[in-house]
Amino acid sequence: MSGRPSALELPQAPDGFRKVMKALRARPPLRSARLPAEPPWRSRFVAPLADVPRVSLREFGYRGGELLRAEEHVDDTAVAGPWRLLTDEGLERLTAVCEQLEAAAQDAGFTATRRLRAADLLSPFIANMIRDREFLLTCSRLVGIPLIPHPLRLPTAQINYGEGGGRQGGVRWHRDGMDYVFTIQLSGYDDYDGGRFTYFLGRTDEFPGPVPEDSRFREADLGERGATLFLHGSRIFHAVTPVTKGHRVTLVISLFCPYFARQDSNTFWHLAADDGIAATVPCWLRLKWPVRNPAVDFGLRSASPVITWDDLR
Ligand SMILES: O=C(O)CCC(=O)C(=O)O
Ligand SMILES: [Fe+2]
Repeated sequence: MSGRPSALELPQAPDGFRKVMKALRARPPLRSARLPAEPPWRSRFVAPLADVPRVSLREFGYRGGELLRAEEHVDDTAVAGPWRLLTDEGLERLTAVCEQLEAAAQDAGFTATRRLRAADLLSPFIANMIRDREFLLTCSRLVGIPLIPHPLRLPTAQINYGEGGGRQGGVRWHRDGMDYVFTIQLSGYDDYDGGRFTYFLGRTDEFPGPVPEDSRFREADLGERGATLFLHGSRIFHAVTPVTKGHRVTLVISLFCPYFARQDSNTFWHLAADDGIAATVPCWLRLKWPVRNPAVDFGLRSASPVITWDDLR
């Protein structure tokens, strides 16, 4: 082994009762930081979708009966990418926006990063980007299912800031509460050392913990600024190795399939551990309250354009 910190040395994120204790202490995301002006978002910042490497949930060991289905559609994408979601111009603007937002970032317990939750509540650029029809269609077509911003809203756009020297900037082994997670790299390997995104190529119930013997650990190739990775976050254990030098910035966007709303993987306590109980209750109702037409009703609840199965054709 080299002297470089390995993801296998990272502990696992807290669970169960420790989450409830965290929920009692957690604070809601910031709403009112005064921030400098931003450039406007434009639909042309979405790059055309080309061929993107893809690994299926079956290759991770999930059985056909465990995959979500609607009519002829199957939710089978585990990992897709890396690919470029934004054009150079879009990436440059988004990077500038996220640099500015760092002033509002807060320490995060379970990750070792500083982070900004609900970045779209502070940034019109990010709010418009994640609700742009071109953006959502591109993400939806990549994964093969209709996707809109998550109706829980608070966890839908999060910026992670990792720094070398003192602050570790790594992320412990965890799986996300979210099912459809897109991570955009706003810095690259030229900007920092460490900070390697690592995942376990296997079922979550086979995750062996951070043990060095297992050959199923994989490092994602995210060295290029703008590289974007899709991960079925709730079904894949992943971690980020500590940043030892420089500055690492990622934007993590969590989308939602209105047709699979009843199978959403979030739990109340996972969310409350991040944002506190009071802020989580209205989010939870938006997710769990019954709907008649999933695409239309969740579109309204997420303040999103409506994306249907027909839009994927
Ligand atoms: O910063 C990253 O690359 C991803 C961090 C992560 O897994 C998370 O925020 O859930
Ligand atoms: Fe994650």
